[in-house]
Amino acid sequence: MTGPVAALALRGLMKSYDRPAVDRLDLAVRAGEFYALLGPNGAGKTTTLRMVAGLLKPDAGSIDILGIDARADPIAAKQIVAWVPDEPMIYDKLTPLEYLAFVAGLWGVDPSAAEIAAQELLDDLGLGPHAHQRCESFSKGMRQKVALAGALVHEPRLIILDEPLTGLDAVSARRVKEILQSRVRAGATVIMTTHILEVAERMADRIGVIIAGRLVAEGTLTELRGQIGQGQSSLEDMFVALVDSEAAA
Ligand SMILES: Nc1ncnc2c1ncn2[C@@H]1O[C@H](COP(=O)(O)OP(=O)(O)OP(=O)(O)O)[C@@H](O)[C@H]1O
Repeated sequence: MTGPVAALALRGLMKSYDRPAVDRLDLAVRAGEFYALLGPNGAGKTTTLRMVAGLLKPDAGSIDILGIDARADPIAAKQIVAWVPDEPMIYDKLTPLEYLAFVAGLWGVDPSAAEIAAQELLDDLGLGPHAHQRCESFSKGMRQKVALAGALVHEPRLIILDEPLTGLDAVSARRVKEILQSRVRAGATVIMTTHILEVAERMADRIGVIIAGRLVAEGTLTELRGQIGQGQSSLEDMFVALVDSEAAA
């Protein structure tokens, strides 16, 4: 009997530079889940996600996105994935509304539906008053929010975000979290890297920890406590214990 299709299934994923950055990584994220990917600096999180987003060629392994073999059919895979990098690029000479219309056009979204979605996203992210200003004058956080809106305007089924909350003020961070949670409630899957462990603790259905390119722990907070913590251990306590034990090994 086959189970439900995973939103993301990685098997034996491998990428080396002078040494392995992602080392035969196996990872499965269920459809409809909010998954937080944690790991110390240089653990291989961004490298993994860049391969999933089709921006970096793996040395070996497979990537399945909602049943699509992303290495064999990258275009079909990209159509259902949104990727928000930690340092996004947007077009400075465009206004947020023009940028979102452009991106929605690339995805083949109907222009009038795209305009409604764009306005709603910009309002939700507090960018409504700036919708007609060119992005060139925007702060880093404002650019980040425009990029996030661009990634969400085509209603992707798998949303992958690399450190989306870094650099956002508290109100904006709250709004981004609410938008992501509402996407999950609507059936999308979210995979997010973060160094803010309280965010993972509060928002994620399951948490995966990568160290040196390999998944070393995974589960709900309760499951992780069963594996590595005890009683009411915080995620921070467990994370530090894991990193220390891997360093000692
Ligand atoms: N283009 C590159 N050339 C050489 N080495 C690289 C390159 N990109 C990443 N690496 C190396 O691969 C390893 C994993 O890096 P990666 O950016 O995936 O880590 P990360 O888990 O995202 O870290 P952080 O939390 O600091 O963002 C690191 O050792 C890094 O130096």
